[in-house]
Amino acid sequence: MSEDLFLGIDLGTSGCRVVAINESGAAVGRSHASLPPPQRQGEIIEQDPKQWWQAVQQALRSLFASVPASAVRALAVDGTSGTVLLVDAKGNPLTPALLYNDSRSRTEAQLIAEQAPPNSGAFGATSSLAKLLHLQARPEVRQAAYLLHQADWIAFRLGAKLGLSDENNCLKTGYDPRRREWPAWLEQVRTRSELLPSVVPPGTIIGTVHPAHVKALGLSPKAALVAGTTDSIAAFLATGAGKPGDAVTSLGSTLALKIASEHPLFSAKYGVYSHRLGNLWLAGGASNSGGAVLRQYFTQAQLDEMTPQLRPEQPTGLSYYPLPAQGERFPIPDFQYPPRLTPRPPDDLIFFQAILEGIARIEAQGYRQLQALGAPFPQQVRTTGGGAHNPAWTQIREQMLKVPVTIASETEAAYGSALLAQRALTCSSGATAPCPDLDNL
Ligand SMILES: Nc1ncnc2c1ncn2[C@@H]1O[C@H](COP(=O)(O)OP(=O)(O)O)[C@@H](O)[C@H]1O
Ligand SMILES: O=C(CO)[C@H](O)[C@H](O)COP(=O)(O)O
Repeated sequence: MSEDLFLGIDLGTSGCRVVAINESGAAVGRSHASLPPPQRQGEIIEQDPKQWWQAVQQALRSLFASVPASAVRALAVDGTSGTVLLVDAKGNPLTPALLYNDSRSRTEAQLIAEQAPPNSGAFGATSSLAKLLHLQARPEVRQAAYLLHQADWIAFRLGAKLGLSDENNCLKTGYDPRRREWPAWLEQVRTRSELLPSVVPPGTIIGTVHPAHVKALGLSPKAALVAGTTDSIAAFLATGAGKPGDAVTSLGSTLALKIASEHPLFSAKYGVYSHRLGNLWLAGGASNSGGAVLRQYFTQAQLDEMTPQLRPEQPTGLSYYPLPAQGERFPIPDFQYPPRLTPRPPDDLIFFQAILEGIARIEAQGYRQLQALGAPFPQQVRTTGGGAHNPAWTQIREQMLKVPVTIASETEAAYGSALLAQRALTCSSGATAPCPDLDNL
Protein backbone atom coordinates (compact mmCIF):
# COMPACT_ATOMS: atom_id res chain seq x y z
CA MET A 1 0.00 0.00 0.00
CA SER A 2 1.27 3.54 -0.82
CA GLU A 3 2.19 5.95 1.98
CA ASP A 4 -0.22 8.84 2.69
CA LEU A 5 0.46 11.98 0.65
CA PHE A 6 -0.42 15.64 1.16
CA LEU A 7 -0.52 18.17 -1.70
CA GLY A 8 0.24 21.86 -1.79
CA ILE A 9 -0.91 23.81 -4.85
CA ASP A 10 0.66 27.24 -5.39
CA LEU A 11 -0.92 29.57 -7.92
CA GLY A 12 1.11 32.56 -9.01
CA THR A 13 1.00 35.06 -11.83
CA SER A 14 3.36 33.06 -14.00
CA GLY A 15 2.34 29.50 -13.24
CA CYS A 16 1.14 26.75 -10.93
CA ARG A 17 3.41 24.56 -8.83
CA VAL A 18 2.36 21.41 -6.98
CA VAL A 19 4.38 19.60 -4.30
CA ALA A 20 3.48 16.23 -2.75
CA ILE A 21 4.89 15.40 0.69
CA ASN A 22 4.68 12.30 2.83
CA GLU A 23 3.80 12.06 6.51
CA SER A 24 7.33 12.94 7.61
CA GLY A 25 7.35 16.06 5.43
CA ALA A 26 9.68 14.80 2.71
CA ALA A 27 8.85 16.02 -0.78
CA VAL A 28 8.11 13.01 -2.97
CA GLY A 29 6.90 14.74 -6.12
CA ARG A 30 6.85 18.16 -7.77
CA SER A 31 5.28 19.54 -10.93
CA HIS A 32 4.79 22.84 -12.68
CA ALA A 33 2.58 24.32 -15.41
CA SER A 34 3.09 27.77 -16.91
CA LEU A 35 0.48 30.48 -17.37
CA PRO A 36 0.29 32.95 -20.25
CA PRO A 37 1.45 36.44 -19.15
CA PRO A 38 -1.23 38.78 -17.77
CA GLN A 39 -2.89 41.39 -19.99
CA ARG A 40 -1.48 44.83 -19.16
CA GLN A 41 -2.69 48.26 -20.08
CA GLY A 42 -1.11 50.86 -17.83
CA GLU A 43 -2.43 50.35 -14.32
CA ILE A 44 -4.91 47.67 -15.49
CA ILE A 45 -3.46 44.16 -15.06
CA GLU A 46 -5.78 41.21 -15.68
CA GLN A 47 -5.74 37.45 -16.22
CA ASP A 48 -8.34 34.93 -17.31
CA PRO A 49 -9.09 32.72 -14.25
CA LYS A 50 -9.94 29.82 -16.55
CA GLN A 51 -6.24 29.72 -17.46
CA TRP A 52 -5.43 29.19 -13.76
CA TRP A 53 -7.71 26.18 -13.65
CA GLN A 54 -6.14 24.73 -16.81
CA ALA A 55 -2.69 25.17 -15.27
CA VAL A 56 -3.80 23.47 -12.02
CA GLN A 57 -5.22 20.50 -13.92
CA GLN A 58 -2.09 20.23 -16.07
CA ALA A 59 0.21 20.37 -13.02
CA LEU A 60 -1.87 17.75 -11.17
CA ARG A 61 -1.90 15.38 -14.16
CA SER A 62 1.83 15.76 -14.55
CA LEU A 63 2.37 15.07 -10.82
CA PHE A 64 0.16 11.99 -10.91
CA ALA A 65 2.31 10.53 -13.67
CA SER A 66 4.91 9.88 -10.96
CA VAL A 67 3.03 9.74 -7.62
CA PRO A 68 -0.23 7.85 -6.92
CA ALA A 69 -3.26 10.18 -6.85
CA SER A 70 -5.20 7.67 -4.74
CA ALA A 71 -2.70 8.13 -1.86
CA VAL A 72 -3.50 11.86 -1.46
CA ARG A 73 -5.20 12.47 1.90
CA ALA A 74 -5.42 16.28 1.80
CA LEU A 75 -4.82 19.28 -0.46
CA ALA A 76 -4.36 22.99 0.29
CA VAL A 77 -4.09 25.88 -2.18
CA ASP A 78 -2.22 29.16 -1.82
CA GLY A 79 -2.58 32.03 -4.25
CA THR A 80 -1.26 35.47 -5.01
CA SER A 81 -2.26 37.86 -2.25
CA GLY A 82 -4.51 40.58 -3.63
CA THR A 83 -5.60 38.85 -6.86
CA VAL A 84 -9.42 38.75 -6.99
CA LEU A 85 -12.47 38.17 -9.20
CA LEU A 86 -16.26 38.26 -8.94
CA VAL A 87 -18.23 35.06 -9.53
CA ASP A 88 -21.92 34.22 -9.95
CA ALA A 89 -23.95 31.87 -7.75
CA LYS A 90 -22.50 28.86 -9.59
CA GLY A 91 -18.94 30.07 -9.22
CA ASN A 92 -18.56 31.17 -12.86
CA PRO A 93 -16.25 34.16 -13.25
CA LEU A 94 -18.13 37.36 -14.12
CA THR A 95 -14.98 39.42 -14.49
CA PRO A 96 -11.38 38.80 -15.42
CA ALA A 97 -9.15 38.48 -12.36
CA LEU A 98 -7.69 41.79 -11.23
CA LEU A 99 -4.10 40.94 -10.40
CA TYR A 100 -2.31 41.83 -7.17
CA ASN A 101 -0.58 44.81 -8.77
CA ASP A 102 -3.59 46.23 -10.66
CA SER A 103 -3.73 49.78 -9.33
CA ARG A 104 -6.70 51.31 -11.13
CA SER A 105 -8.83 51.57 -7.95
CA ARG A 106 -7.38 54.87 -6.68
CA THR A 107 -10.67 56.63 -5.97
CA GLU A 108 -11.86 53.62 -3.98
CA ALA A 109 -8.55 53.56 -2.09
CA GLN A 110 -9.08 57.20 -1.15
CA LEU A 111 -12.50 56.37 0.30
CA ILE A 112 -10.99 53.47 2.26
CA ALA A 113 -8.22 55.75 3.58
CA GLU A 114 -10.89 58.10 4.95
CA GLN A 115 -12.91 55.38 6.73
CA ALA A 116 -10.65 52.47 7.65
CA PRO A 117 -9.15 52.19 11.14
CA PRO A 118 -5.34 52.29 11.32
CA ASN A 119 -5.17 48.54 11.99
CA SER A 120 -6.72 47.59 8.67
CA GLY A 121 -4.85 45.63 6.00
CA ALA A 122 -7.03 47.10 3.22
CA PHE A 123 -5.17 50.33 2.45
CA GLY A 124 -3.89 51.20 -1.02
CA ALA A 125 -5.13 51.06 -4.60
CA THR A 126 -3.97 47.44 -4.99
CA SER A 127 -5.86 46.16 -1.93
CA SER A 128 -8.52 43.54 -2.58
CA LEU A 129 -11.10 45.81 -0.95
CA ALA A 130 -10.33 48.69 -3.34
CA LYS A 131 -10.72 46.19 -6.19
CA LEU A 132 -14.04 44.91 -4.81
CA LEU A 133 -15.41 48.46 -4.59
CA HIS A 134 -14.35 49.03 -8.19
CA LEU A 135 -15.77 45.72 -9.46
CA GLN A 136 -19.11 45.90 -7.65
CA ALA A 137 -19.89 49.17 -9.44
CA ARG A 138 -19.70 47.54 -12.87
CA PRO A 139 -23.10 47.02 -14.52
CA GLU A 140 -22.26 43.52 -15.82
CA VAL A 141 -21.89 42.15 -12.30
CA ARG A 142 -25.49 42.50 -11.13
CA GLN A 143 -25.67 38.72 -10.68
CA ALA A 144 -22.45 38.64 -8.67
CA ALA A 145 -22.61 36.24 -5.71
CA TYR A 146 -19.08 36.48 -4.26
CA LEU A 147 -15.76 38.19 -4.37
CA LEU A 148 -13.16 35.42 -4.38
CA HIS A 149 -9.38 35.48 -4.09
CA GLN A 150 -7.28 33.39 -6.44
CA ALA A 151 -6.80 30.55 -3.93
CA ASP A 152 -10.52 30.53 -2.99
CA TRP A 153 -11.62 30.07 -6.58
CA ILE A 154 -9.22 27.19 -7.18
CA ALA A 155 -10.31 25.52 -3.91
CA PHE A 156 -13.92 25.91 -5.09
CA ARG A 157 -13.07 24.33 -8.46
CA LEU A 158 -11.50 21.42 -6.56
CA GLY A 159 -14.68 20.86 -4.53
CA ALA A 160 -14.86 23.37 -1.65
CA LYS A 161 -18.17 25.12 -0.96
CA LEU A 162 -18.58 28.33 -2.93
CA GLY A 163 -18.03 31.55 -0.99
CA LEU A 164 -15.35 30.36 1.44
CA SER A 165 -12.02 32.01 2.08
CA ASP A 166 -9.25 32.13 4.69
CA GLU A 167 -8.15 34.80 7.17
CA ASN A 168 -4.94 35.55 5.30
CA ASN A 169 -6.38 36.11 1.83
CA CYS A 170 -9.14 38.24 3.37
CA LEU A 171 -6.82 40.62 5.27
CA LYS A 172 -6.43 42.98 2.30
CA THR A 173 -10.20 42.74 1.70
CA GLY A 174 -10.74 44.43 5.06
CA TYR A 175 -11.25 41.37 7.32
CA ASP A 176 -10.35 42.04 10.96
CA PRO A 177 -8.17 39.10 12.07
CA ARG A 178 -8.08 40.24 15.72
CA ARG A 179 -11.85 40.17 16.15
CA ARG A 180 -12.18 37.44 13.51
CA GLU A 181 -14.97 39.24 11.63
CA TRP A 182 -15.80 41.49 8.72
CA PRO A 183 -15.82 44.90 10.44
CA ALA A 184 -18.76 47.29 10.47
CA TRP A 185 -16.79 50.15 8.83
CA LEU A 186 -16.96 48.26 5.51
CA GLU A 187 -20.53 49.56 5.24
CA GLN A 188 -19.24 53.13 5.35
CA VAL A 189 -17.33 52.52 2.11
CA ARG A 190 -20.51 50.97 0.64
CA THR A 191 -19.16 47.43 0.42
CA ARG A 192 -21.82 45.02 -0.82
CA SER A 193 -21.43 42.82 2.25
CA GLU A 194 -23.33 39.90 0.67
CA LEU A 195 -20.36 39.52 -1.73
CA LEU A 196 -17.88 38.89 1.08
CA PRO A 197 -16.91 35.25 1.56
CA SER A 198 -17.21 33.32 4.85
CA VAL A 199 -13.83 33.19 6.51
CA VAL A 200 -12.00 30.36 8.28
CA PRO A 201 -8.43 30.15 9.67
CA PRO A 202 -5.87 28.71 7.24
CA GLY A 203 -5.49 24.99 7.86
CA THR A 204 -9.20 24.38 8.52
CA ILE A 205 -10.71 21.37 6.76
CA ILE A 206 -13.29 22.77 4.35
CA GLY A 207 -14.55 19.76 2.41
CA THR A 208 -13.54 16.88 0.18
CA VAL A 209 -12.58 16.82 -3.48
CA HIS A 210 -15.36 16.97 -6.04
CA PRO A 211 -16.48 13.56 -7.38
CA ALA A 212 -15.58 14.71 -10.92
CA HIS A 213 -11.91 14.96 -9.91
CA VAL A 214 -12.07 11.67 -8.08
CA LYS A 215 -12.99 10.14 -11.42
CA ALA A 216 -10.82 12.22 -13.75
CA LEU A 217 -7.65 12.32 -11.65
CA GLY A 218 -7.98 9.14 -9.62
CA LEU A 219 -8.12 10.97 -6.27
CA SER A 220 -9.68 9.31 -3.24
CA PRO A 221 -13.26 10.50 -2.52
CA LYS A 222 -12.06 11.03 1.07
CA ALA A 223 -9.23 13.42 0.08
CA ALA A 224 -9.77 16.51 2.26
CA LEU A 225 -9.62 20.10 1.07
CA VAL A 226 -7.88 22.35 3.56
CA ALA A 227 -8.20 26.14 3.66
CA GLY A 228 -5.02 27.67 2.24
CA THR A 229 -3.32 31.01 2.55
CA THR A 230 -1.44 33.63 0.53
CA ASP A 231 1.66 32.80 -1.50
CA SER A 232 4.16 34.52 0.75
CA ILE A 233 2.73 32.99 3.94
CA ALA A 234 2.94 29.55 2.34
CA ALA A 235 6.58 30.31 1.48
CA PHE A 236 7.14 31.43 5.10
CA LEU A 237 5.80 28.08 6.32
CA ALA A 238 7.95 26.20 3.79
CA THR A 239 11.16 27.55 5.35
CA GLY A 240 10.36 26.03 8.72
CA ALA A 241 10.11 29.48 10.34
CA GLY A 242 7.52 29.66 13.08
CA LYS A 243 8.95 31.09 16.32
CA PRO A 244 8.63 34.71 17.40
CA GLY A 245 11.51 36.66 15.82
CA ASP A 246 11.85 34.32 12.82
CA ALA A 247 12.09 36.44 9.67
CA VAL A 248 11.61 35.49 6.03
CA THR A 249 12.30 37.66 3.00
CA SER A 250 10.66 36.61 -0.24
CA LEU A 251 12.72 37.61 -3.28
CA GLY A 252 10.24 36.80 -6.03
CA SER A 253 8.75 39.20 -8.56
CA THR A 254 8.14 41.44 -5.55
CA LEU A 255 9.99 41.85 -2.26
CA ALA A 256 7.97 40.74 0.78
CA LEU A 257 9.16 40.78 4.40
CA LYS A 258 7.62 38.87 7.28
CA ILE A 259 8.64 38.50 10.90
CA ALA A 260 6.80 36.26 13.37
CA SER A 261 5.58 38.22 16.37
CA GLU A 262 3.44 37.59 19.43
CA HIS A 263 1.57 40.82 18.76
CA PRO A 264 0.11 42.26 15.56
CA LEU A 265 1.63 45.43 14.08
CA PHE A 266 -0.22 47.73 11.71
CA SER A 267 0.80 51.05 10.21
CA ALA A 268 -0.93 52.54 7.17
CA LYS A 269 1.76 55.22 7.15
CA TYR A 270 4.47 52.66 6.41
CA GLY A 271 2.45 49.96 4.62
CA VAL A 272 2.82 47.51 7.52
CA TYR A 273 0.19 44.88 8.33
CA SER A 274 0.00 41.57 10.20
CA HIS A 275 -1.43 38.22 9.21
CA ARG A 276 -2.80 35.87 11.85
CA LEU A 277 -1.34 32.38 11.70
CA GLY A 278 -1.87 29.91 14.51
CA ASN A 279 -1.01 31.67 17.78
CA LEU A 280 1.36 34.08 16.10
CA TRP A 281 1.24 37.14 13.86
CA LEU A 282 3.31 37.57 10.73
CA ALA A 283 4.11 41.27 10.70
CA GLY A 284 5.54 42.76 7.54
CA GLY A 285 4.95 44.47 4.27
CA ALA A 286 5.37 44.01 0.55
CA SER A 287 7.32 46.39 -1.65
CA ASN A 288 6.69 46.79 -5.37
CA SER A 289 10.43 46.40 -5.81
CA GLY A 290 11.82 42.94 -6.52
CA GLY A 291 12.86 40.56 -9.26
CA ALA A 292 10.28 41.94 -11.73
CA VAL A 293 12.55 44.99 -12.14
CA LEU A 294 15.48 42.76 -13.11
CA ARG A 295 13.34 41.00 -15.71
CA GLN A 296 12.49 44.35 -17.33
CA TYR A 297 16.16 44.68 -18.30
CA PHE A 298 17.53 41.13 -18.44
CA THR A 299 16.44 37.68 -19.53
CA GLN A 300 16.70 34.80 -17.06
CA ALA A 301 19.64 33.46 -19.09
CA GLN A 302 21.47 36.81 -18.74
CA LEU A 303 20.81 36.84 -14.97
CA ASP A 304 22.19 33.29 -14.70
CA GLU A 305 25.27 34.21 -16.73
CA MET A 306 26.04 37.44 -14.85
CA THR A 307 25.37 36.15 -11.31
CA PRO A 308 28.79 34.42 -10.82
CA GLN A 309 30.58 37.55 -12.08
CA LEU A 310 29.09 39.92 -9.46
CA ARG A 311 31.52 41.64 -7.04
CA PRO A 312 29.59 42.11 -3.81
CA GLU A 313 32.75 43.28 -2.00
CA GLN A 314 32.97 46.24 -4.42
CA PRO A 315 29.79 48.36 -3.94
CA THR A 316 28.78 50.26 -7.07
CA GLY A 317 28.14 53.54 -5.23
CA LEU A 318 24.86 53.91 -7.16
CA SER A 319 21.81 54.66 -5.05
CA TYR A 320 18.88 53.12 -6.91
CA TYR A 321 15.30 52.64 -5.75
CA PRO A 322 14.31 49.89 -8.21
CA LEU A 323 10.60 49.79 -9.08
CA PRO A 324 8.94 48.29 -12.16
CA ALA A 325 6.77 51.41 -12.53
CA GLN A 326 5.74 54.46 -10.51
CA GLY A 327 4.22 53.54 -7.13
CA GLU A 328 5.40 51.91 -3.90
CA ARG A 329 3.56 50.04 -1.08
CA PHE A 330 6.17 49.42 1.66
CA PRO A 331 8.12 50.83 3.45
CA ILE A 332 6.94 54.04 1.74
CA PRO A 333 3.31 53.72 0.59
CA ASP A 334 2.98 56.28 -2.19
CA PHE A 335 1.25 55.49 -5.48
CA GLN A 336 3.33 58.20 -7.17
CA TYR A 337 6.71 57.11 -5.80
CA PRO A 338 9.12 57.16 -8.76
CA PRO A 339 11.58 54.42 -9.73
CA ARG A 340 15.22 55.54 -9.40
CA LEU A 341 17.40 53.61 -11.86
CA THR A 342 19.74 56.25 -13.21
CA PRO A 343 22.49 56.94 -14.07
CA ARG A 344 22.75 53.66 -16.01
CA PRO A 345 26.40 52.59 -16.28
CA PRO A 346 27.61 51.26 -19.64
CA ASP A 347 28.57 47.95 -17.98
CA ASP A 348 25.45 45.74 -17.56
CA LEU A 349 27.10 43.84 -14.72
CA ILE A 350 27.40 47.02 -12.65
CA PHE A 351 23.82 47.95 -13.54
CA PHE A 352 22.63 44.49 -12.37
CA GLN A 353 24.60 44.79 -9.12
CA ALA A 354 23.29 48.30 -8.46
CA ILE A 355 19.69 47.01 -8.78
CA LEU A 356 20.46 44.17 -6.33
CA GLU A 357 22.00 46.71 -3.92
CA GLY A 358 18.93 48.95 -4.26
CA ILE A 359 16.52 46.09 -3.44
CA ALA A 360 18.74 45.02 -0.51
CA ARG A 361 18.63 48.60 0.81
CA ILE A 362 14.80 48.53 0.73
CA GLU A 363 14.85 45.20 2.60
CA ALA A 364 17.11 46.61 5.34
CA GLN A 365 14.99 49.76 5.55
CA GLY A 366 11.89 47.52 5.82
CA TYR A 367 13.22 45.50 8.77
CA ARG A 368 14.36 48.71 10.49
CA GLN A 369 10.88 50.14 10.00
CA LEU A 370 9.29 47.02 11.50
CA GLN A 371 11.67 47.33 14.47
CA ALA A 372 10.72 50.98 14.93
CA LEU A 373 7.08 49.87 15.11
CA GLY A 374 7.80 47.29 17.83
CA ALA A 375 8.94 44.09 16.09
CA PRO A 376 12.23 42.48 17.07
CA PHE A 377 15.08 43.04 14.58
CA PRO A 378 15.77 39.61 13.05
CA GLN A 379 18.72 37.57 14.38
CA GLN A 380 18.89 35.96 10.95
CA VAL A 381 16.88 36.24 7.75
CA ARG A 382 15.69 33.20 5.77
CA THR A 383 15.16 33.72 2.07
CA THR A 384 12.69 32.33 -0.45
CA GLY A 385 11.93 33.04 -4.11
CA GLY A 386 13.90 33.11 -7.35
CA GLY A 387 16.46 35.58 -5.97
CA ALA A 388 17.36 33.34 -3.03
CA HIS A 389 19.85 31.34 -5.09
CA ASN A 390 22.11 34.28 -5.92
CA PRO A 391 25.07 34.00 -3.46
CA ALA A 392 26.44 37.45 -4.31
CA TRP A 393 23.08 39.01 -3.50
CA THR A 394 23.04 37.09 -0.20
CA GLN A 395 26.42 38.68 0.59
CA ILE A 396 25.19 42.17 -0.37
CA ARG A 397 22.14 41.69 1.85
CA GLU A 398 24.26 40.46 4.77
CA GLN A 399 26.42 43.58 4.46
CA MET A 400 23.34 45.79 4.68
CA LEU A 401 21.32 43.81 7.23
CA LYS A 402 24.36 42.96 9.40
CA VAL A 403 22.83 39.56 10.32
CA PRO A 404 23.28 36.14 8.69
CA VAL A 405 21.12 35.51 5.62
CA THR A 406 20.27 31.86 4.95
CA ILE A 407 18.45 29.89 2.28
CA ALA A 408 16.03 27.35 3.63
CA SER A 409 16.19 23.83 2.20
CA GLU A 410 12.53 24.19 1.18
CA THR A 411 11.50 27.57 -0.17
CA GLU A 412 8.55 26.84 -2.41
CA ALA A 413 5.12 28.14 -1.45
CA ALA A 414 3.63 24.87 -2.71
CA TYR A 415 5.68 23.00 -0.09
CA GLY A 416 4.32 25.33 2.63
CA SER A 417 0.76 24.62 1.49
CA ALA A 418 1.48 20.89 1.52
CA LEU A 419 2.58 21.28 5.17
CA LEU A 420 -0.67 23.12 5.88
CA ALA A 421 -2.62 20.20 4.39
CA GLN A 422 -0.59 17.63 6.31
CA ARG A 423 -0.82 19.41 9.67
CA ALA A 424 -4.53 20.06 9.24
CA LEU A 425 -5.18 16.34 9.08
CA THR A 426 -2.65 15.42 11.72
CA CYS A 427 -3.83 17.91 14.33
CA SER A 428 -7.54 18.04 13.66
CA SER A 429 -8.26 14.36 14.34
CA GLY A 430 -11.17 14.65 11.99
CA ALA A 431 -12.66 17.83 13.50
CA THR A 432 -12.82 21.10 11.60
CA ALA A 433 -11.00 23.06 14.31
CA PRO A 434 -7.87 25.01 13.37
CA CYS A 435 -4.53 23.99 14.86
CA PRO A 436 -3.51 25.75 18.05
CA ASP A 437 -0.08 27.09 17.11
CA LEU A 438 2.38 27.33 14.26
CA ASP A 439 4.42 24.26 15.19
CA ASN A 440 1.26 22.28 15.20
CA LEU A 441 -0.45 24.03 12.32
N1 LIG B 1 20.23 35.11 -10.35
C1 LIG B 1 19.24 35.88 -9.94
N2 LIG B 1 19.49 36.96 -9.18
C2 LIG B 1 18.48 37.73 -8.74
N3 LIG B 1 17.19 37.52 -9.01
C3 LIG B 1 16.88 36.47 -9.76
C4 LIG B 1 17.88 35.59 -10.26
N4 LIG B 1 17.26 34.63 -10.97
C5 LIG B 1 15.94 34.90 -10.94
N5 LIG B 1 15.71 36.01 -10.20
C6 LIG B 1 14.43 36.66 -9.98
O1 LIG B 1 13.50 35.74 -9.44
C7 LIG B 1 12.19 36.16 -9.83
C8 LIG B 1 11.31 34.95 -9.96
O2 LIG B 1 11.20 34.35 -8.71
P1 LIG B 1 9.86 33.59 -8.28
O3 LIG B 1 10.02 33.24 -6.84
O4 LIG B 1 9.62 32.49 -9.26
O5 LIG B 1 8.82 34.78 -8.48
P2 LIG B 1 7.22 34.88 -8.36
O6 LIG B 1 6.69 33.51 -8.00
O7 LIG B 1 7.01 35.91 -7.31
O8 LIG B 1 6.80 35.36 -9.72
C9 LIG B 1 12.33 36.91 -11.14
O9 LIG B 1 11.62 38.12 -11.06
C10 LIG B 1 13.84 37.11 -11.30
O10 LIG B 1 14.17 38.45 -11.56
O1 LIG C 1 3.31 41.17 -3.83
C1 LIG C 1 2.48 40.36 -3.54
C2 LIG C 1 1.96 39.37 -4.51
O2 LIG C 1 1.47 38.24 -3.89
C3 LIG C 1 1.95 40.30 -2.16
O3 LIG C 1 1.45 41.53 -1.85
C4 LIG C 1 3.02 39.88 -1.23
O4 LIG C 1 3.40 38.56 -1.58
C5 LIG C 1 2.63 39.86 0.24
O5 LIG C 1 1.30 39.57 0.46
P1 LIG C 1 0.79 38.90 1.80
O6 LIG C 1 1.58 39.48 2.92
O7 LIG C 1 -0.66 39.26 1.92
O8 LIG C 1 1.02 37.44 1.68
